Amino acid sequence: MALAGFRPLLGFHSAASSSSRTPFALSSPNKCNWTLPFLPNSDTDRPPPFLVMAEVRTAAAGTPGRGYWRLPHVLTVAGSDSGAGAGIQADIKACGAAGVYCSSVITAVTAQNTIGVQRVCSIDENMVAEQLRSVLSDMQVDVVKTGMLPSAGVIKVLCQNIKEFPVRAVVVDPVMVSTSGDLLSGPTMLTGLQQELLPLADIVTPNLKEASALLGGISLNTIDDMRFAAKSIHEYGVRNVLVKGGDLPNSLDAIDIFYDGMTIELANQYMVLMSMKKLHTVLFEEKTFMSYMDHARMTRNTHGTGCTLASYIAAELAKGFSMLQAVQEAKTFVDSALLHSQDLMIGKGPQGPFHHLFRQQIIPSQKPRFDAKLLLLYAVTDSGMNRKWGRSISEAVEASIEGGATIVQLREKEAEAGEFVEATMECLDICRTSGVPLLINDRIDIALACDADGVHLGQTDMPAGLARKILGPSKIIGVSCKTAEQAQKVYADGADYIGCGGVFPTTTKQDNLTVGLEGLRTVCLASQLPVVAIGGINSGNVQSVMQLGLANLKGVAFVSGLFDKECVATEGRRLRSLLRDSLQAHE
Ligand SMILES: Cc1ncc(COP(=O)(O)OP(=O)(O)O)c(N)n1
Ligand SMILES: Cc1ncsc1CCOP(=O)(O)O
Ligand SMILES: [Mg+2]
Repeated sequence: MALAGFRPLLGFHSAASSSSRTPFALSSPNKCNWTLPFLPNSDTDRPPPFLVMAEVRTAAAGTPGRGYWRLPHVLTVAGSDSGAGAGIQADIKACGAAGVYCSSVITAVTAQNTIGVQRVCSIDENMVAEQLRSVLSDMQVDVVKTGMLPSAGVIKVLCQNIKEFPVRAVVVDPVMVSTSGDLLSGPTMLTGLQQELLPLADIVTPNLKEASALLGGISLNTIDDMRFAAKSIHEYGVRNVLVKGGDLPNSLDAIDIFYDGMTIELANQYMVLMSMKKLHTVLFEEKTFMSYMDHARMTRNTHGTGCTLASYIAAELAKGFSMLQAVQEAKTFVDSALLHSQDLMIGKGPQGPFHHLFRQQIIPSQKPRFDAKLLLLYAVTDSGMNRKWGRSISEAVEASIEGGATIVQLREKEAEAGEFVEATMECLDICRTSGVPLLINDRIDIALACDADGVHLGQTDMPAGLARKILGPSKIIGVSCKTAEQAQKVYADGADYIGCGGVFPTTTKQDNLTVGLEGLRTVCLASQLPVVAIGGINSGNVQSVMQLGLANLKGVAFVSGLFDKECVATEGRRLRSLLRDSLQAHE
């Protein structure tokens, strides 16, 4: 069958590939053979997600130098949960947390909350079919993830569309009973699931009740029962089975059994991932069972854990990771989300939701508001001027603080890393004693290594968003901006302030474009961040800058105006006085 719509992603190959390290080879029109030729025994096997996404960049025809790019894409086929703790809402949030695009086909609408499910309204199978065709025929879907499928008819149209529009993987979360115990799907769905959908699936993730239902209602009360269930469900033709033991009787730990039918030879090399990355080797019996011991989170906020585990697995598969890696990452994500949300209070009932986007969350109390007053007298060092006046960088910094500098930046373009670290450590001692923040120009590595108070970045340096991820919420990040667009971008990226210049011509920074007072005004009016002016500013013209009366112009950065002077402290006091007078004139 022609693989209409199959697209090698991230350099992966179709069935023809001979590469032994290809995480999968397409063996039949709608399934991916998830063989694991290389064992995920170290992070080096996992390309970082941003690299994974970057690799999907493809040059747009006729647009040299620019390229369109696409995100790994999961399509969730599930029900809507009005409380947003589970269902397509959870799927979309989980994929967002994984950095993956998520489209949705709604199979049912439920009225539910933290107390339970009050009403279910199934969507007609023809409407489900229309939604499936709309997405699968137009948008490049990598992985389909299924949740609530309320009828055999819905399963039928789903299988038809998966066959017509092949994807890289199918993840089935056999939603029949919600964690609150409410029945979500009719019994007729069971046959369709067992005989039509599971043979197309790459993994199925039943909880104990669902595993029991899939096996005709047998009772499952022990880990051995779970092993038996995993192996039995595997015989329906699904490639991998993850039986979730969150509600295993008399068990303090949530144990999941992952079964992939792997031969014993490879299996012995597998490690078992314990939650929070503790690794243990376990004895393997005649087939491969991997137990994921996971500390039971003493929390009410477990609604949606099943959906989320499955959709996070789908997201990781869409990024190109192996099945085992995807399962491990999903386990870790859910574990971390539950930990983060254990005291979250949403709703009055016993089944609360958890916070899927906890990683993006910078709780206001965590991220200190940047005090813009720090920008008033901004000292930026220059090794050439230090040499000219025969002073060390620490002497220059000490003198600038004595002269009233409110913030200091080490701008050492020629310094080798070793001498830069040494200078930074010396200056940090001085700055910490005086309570003056010390920022590092360009070099995030130096700032991180020395625990400096932040960095100042240029437009060609690391993007502020990435710097924020590396430095965390408490460090100060400033960015050079010459235009309104740049100012708006860095605000979105989470910067704390903007350096705008050169306001006047300067010889300190080579080939610098002068923006003038008007350019400074433009950036200040566009910026939602506080701004510090820089470039050719000194005691002779500082007041002309501050008298622009721009509300978010909070100070001036000086290099030669402060450091190309015989006495830095004296010059600093002069500049500080002029700045204060200017600000008072506008208060
Ligand atoms: C406060 C402040 N503003 C601008 C700069 C310019 O930094 P520099 O690294 O010299 O140039 P860009 O790389 O930012 O263009 C600064 N150092 N401080
Ligand atoms: C770093 C920088 N960014 C824009 S102009 C400039 C140099 C500022 O030096 P000076 O204050 O001596 O003009
Ligand atoms: Mg720079």
